[in-house]
Formats: sequence, structure tokens, C-alpha cells
Amino acid sequence: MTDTAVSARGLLAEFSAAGVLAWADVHPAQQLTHLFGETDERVQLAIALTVRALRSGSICLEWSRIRDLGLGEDAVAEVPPELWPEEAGWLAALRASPAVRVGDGGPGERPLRLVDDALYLERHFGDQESVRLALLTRLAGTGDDTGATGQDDAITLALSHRVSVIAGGPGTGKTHTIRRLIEQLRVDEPDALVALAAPTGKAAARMTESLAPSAFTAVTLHTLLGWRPGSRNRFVHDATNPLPHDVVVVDETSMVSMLLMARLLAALKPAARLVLVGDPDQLASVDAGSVLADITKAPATRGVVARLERNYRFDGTIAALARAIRAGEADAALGVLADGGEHVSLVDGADAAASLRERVVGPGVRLLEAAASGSVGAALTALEEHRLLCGHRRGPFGVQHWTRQVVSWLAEAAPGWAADGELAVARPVMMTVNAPEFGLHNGDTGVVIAGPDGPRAWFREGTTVVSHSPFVLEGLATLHAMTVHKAQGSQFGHVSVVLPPVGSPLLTRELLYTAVTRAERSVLLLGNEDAVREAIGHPARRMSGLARRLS
Ligand SMILES: Nc1ncnc2c1ncn2[C@@H]1O[C@H](COP(=O)(O)OP(=O)(O)OP(=O)(O)O)[C@@H](O)[C@H]1O
Repeated sequence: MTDTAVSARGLLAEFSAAGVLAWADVHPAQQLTHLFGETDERVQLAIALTVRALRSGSICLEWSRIRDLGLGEDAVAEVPPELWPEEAGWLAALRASPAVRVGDGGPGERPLRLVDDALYLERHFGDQESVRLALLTRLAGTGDDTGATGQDDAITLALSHRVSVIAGGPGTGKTHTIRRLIEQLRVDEPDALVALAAPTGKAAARMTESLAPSAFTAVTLHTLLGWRPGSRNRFVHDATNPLPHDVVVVDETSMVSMLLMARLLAALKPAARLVLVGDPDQLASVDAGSVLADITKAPATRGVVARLERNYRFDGTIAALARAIRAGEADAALGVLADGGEHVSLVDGADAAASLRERVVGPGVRLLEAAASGSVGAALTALEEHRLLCGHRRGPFGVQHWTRQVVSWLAEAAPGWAADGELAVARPVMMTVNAPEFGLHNGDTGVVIAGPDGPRAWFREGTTVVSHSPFVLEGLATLHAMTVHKAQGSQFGHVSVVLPPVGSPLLTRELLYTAVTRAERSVLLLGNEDAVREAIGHPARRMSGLARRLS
């Protein structure tokens, strides 16, 4: 019996037993209802489900979608239909609850809020309202423009509006457009103060790199806003102490949470222009929200969204596959996979393992040879040649399992491959935490190579390479496979993807799209047609009221 089952009673216990709720959902629900004198267990359940939805990235719990609430990676279970409370009565209980504020008027003193048949924790409704109202203010006077689809128009839009969006898949020239935007600003408004920012350190580093040799340095949003150590949500810059910048460009905006977007918007001076750049079809932020996707599809923003469509980088078949996935066309995607030739393929069963082995062993042996001869550049190039991605971390479809598999293939194929020892030479590594003191970011990858004074972990930094003793790098982990989430924002020559199994809550359209678009030259999907169909048929659709209310 789990902790949850011991302490929860009634509906909470039943939903916990079914694997939908965890202690982290049940506990706050019990506390809040106790605090506000609420005894109706349907209200308790609604709160626990809202916290559950929040844990999987939703800002609110939409009543119409309550039954397809995403289940956790480890909790594949279903609630017997008869356990769900009758809906009209359930909503009525919430409306009558002393813990729930009904409607969208001013800040509430109650911890929950029911608006448009969606239940929010008050704090998250507050963040969403901050984003919505700040955007509406910035959109005032935009008129009925129809947006844009080309790079030139995107620049014009960005320069002439207080908020705009440049949306596009990989290779559609988003970075190229940012560069041109900055160049134009330099000419037209040489005194304008411009900030470039991204949600993660890695994305900021990549932005700086891709804008070189311009003198611009991108920073993380936390750095831009002036993060206060020990506080997640309070920054030096806010409405009372706004940022001095005239133009703020944010890259990889799909990874920005609702909370951070609220703080950013609050910290802009009124006349500043905010340019949000990113791919709204990719996986969303780790923290709750789907802000870029919401903003891009909201009726009120139509006039300020530039959707870049033309692909300047991809081989035709990868682009065609990505397009079909994005459009939700499973037949078209399977068609591309069926005759994709060497660039895209779908394999299952024993063939899958054999195909993957082939893709892993070549670059693995090249990595080993380069590392053994001390060729840092060649070793790092071999590392980027191919990347194995998994949806899951654990279990037979997860990173851990496949890492062991790859290690054993490499050991068979190359007797010199030292699978033993934590810091074996040629060991591919990844940082799993940020280490600003070393200039390294969570997700940075490198290779361990023997040096005269012991092993060194080598990483690329822009156009050069840097090394550190692996013994001083906390959070350095072996890398033979990584999650699709971790790979967001990176690209590799060849990509192989272990699809989550049919029925997995991680098998979504965004996961498949993000995985496929990491590849520059070829992508191999390991799984079957059903998994591809299911992924494409399941857009992650985080619950959020922003798009609906932004009109
Ligand atoms: N208008 C253009 N004319 C010629 N080449 C272009 C144009 N726009 C982009 N490119 C080229 O296409 C490639 C992809 O562009 P870019 O890196 O800007 O795309 P992106 O959308 O930022 O991709 P990612 O999301 O992967 O960073 C680059 O090599 C870039 O130089």
C-alpha cells in the first residue's frame, strides 16, 4: 500500500489507487479544503486533479477534457468510469465552495478560481491574466492585419509593433531573420538598446554563437530579469524597475513557461518592442504553460504573427515528414516513411535493433579512434554525427535501457571501447546541471580524452573547444542516449528515435515532431505504424485558458 492510499479516503483514495493521483496532488488538496472548511470530497478531487494537471504542464483543468487528463510516465492506469462524479453536480459543488472564486473579476482571496468551466489555482490564473492583459495592452491599435509569412515581412512586423511573433520550424530562417532585424536596428535606430534572451543557458549560448560575429551576447531570461538567488519568482526588474531595453528578442520561446512570460512582460517598459521567436509545434516548457502555442493561435494576435514556412536547411523528405506530423496527417507521414529511402525510415522488432546497431557503431568507433589519438575536434564531430533519442527515461523504451544496449554493442564492435570505469577515455558525456562557473549548461555534451595530467572532458564552445577535469564537474553523466525533451534546441546529423509504446502518455505529436526535426540528414524511427499513428493523433494540448481568453 502506498503512502497516498494510507492517508487519503474516498474519492482521493480511489483515484490514487487507480494511479491518476500521487501524494503530491492529494496532499495540497487535503490541506486547502481543510483550511477553507470545505468537506465535499468532489471539491477535494477537483483540486487534486488540478494539481495533477499542473504537474504535467497545464495551467488549468478544463472540464470538457477532464477524462483525458495526461497520466504520469509511471502510472499507466484508468479510472473506472463509474468513479467519476456526475459533472453538473460536481461543478455546482465547486461553484458553492468556500475555497473557490467564480468568474474572472480582480484578485481573489480564495485559493481556487473557476472561469469558463476551467479550474485554476489562483496563482496560475494570476500569471495567465498578467500575460493576457499585458499582451492586450501591447496589441492595442494593431488593427485587422493578417500577419505575415516571409522573412522581410516578419522584420517589418517586429519593428513596428510592441509585441510580435516570429514562428517557424527548424531551418526556416528564424536566426537569420533575428540577425537581419538587429542589423536593421543598428542602421535605423543606432541608439536603441537591444536585448537578446533565451529560456535556457544552452539556448542562449547557441543564440550567441549563431549570431557571431556580431557583438551581441544572448543571456538567459533569468539573467536579463535579474534573478535573485533563493527566489524562483522574484526578479530585480519588474513593473517598478523596468528593463532599460527598447527591443527584447526572445529565442526558443516554446520553452518559456507562463510564469516567466508574466514576469518578462511585467518588466518591459511600455514603449519596448518584444519579439518572440520560436517553433510553436515543439514540446512546450518544462514548467506549466504552452505560451508560444497559445499566443500564436489566439484570435487577438493574428496581425502580429509571422509564420515562416519556407525551409532553407532540410532535405526534402525530413521536411515533408515534419510537415505531415505537424498537420496531423498520419497517412501522409506513413507514406513518407514508407518511401523515404535513406533519409527517413520506420523499423520495428529485430530489424530495429540491427538498424540501430549499425547507426551507433560507426560513429562510436570513430569517436573511440579520435579520442584514442587525442583528436579533440574529430571526437566531438563524431559525437554529433548521430544521436539516439528516447521518449522515456526508464523502462524498456527508455534512455537507461538503451544506454546499456549501446554500451554492449560498442564493447562488442570495438575491443578498445572501455565500457568500464567512470571516466574511461572516449566516454561521451553530458552535463545534467548548469555550471556557470565553468561556462557549461545543462544539456551540453562532450567527450573525455586522456591528457598528460589525467582525463579531460572536452566541450565545444562556439568555434573553439574547452576542457575541464571531469573530476570537478558535478552532474557529468554518460551519454549514449538522451530524452527528446533534452534534445530540444539541438540538431544532429543522424537521429534515431525509440518511440514510446502505444498507450504511453508521452506518445504525442509534439514529441514526434520535436524528435524528427532534430535531424539534419536522416532519421530512423524505432517503433511500429500504430505508434506513429497514435503520436500524430495525440497533440499534447496542455490545458490553458490563454488562447481562448486572448480575443
Ligand atoms: N533568406 C535566406 N536566404 C538564404 N539562406 C537562408 C535564408 N534564411 C535562412 N537561410 C539559411 O538557412 C539555414 C537555416 O536558417 P536559420 O538557422 O536561421 O534557421 P532557424 O529557423 O533559426 O533554425 P533553427 O530553429 O534550427 O535554429 C541557415 O544556413 C541560413 O543561413
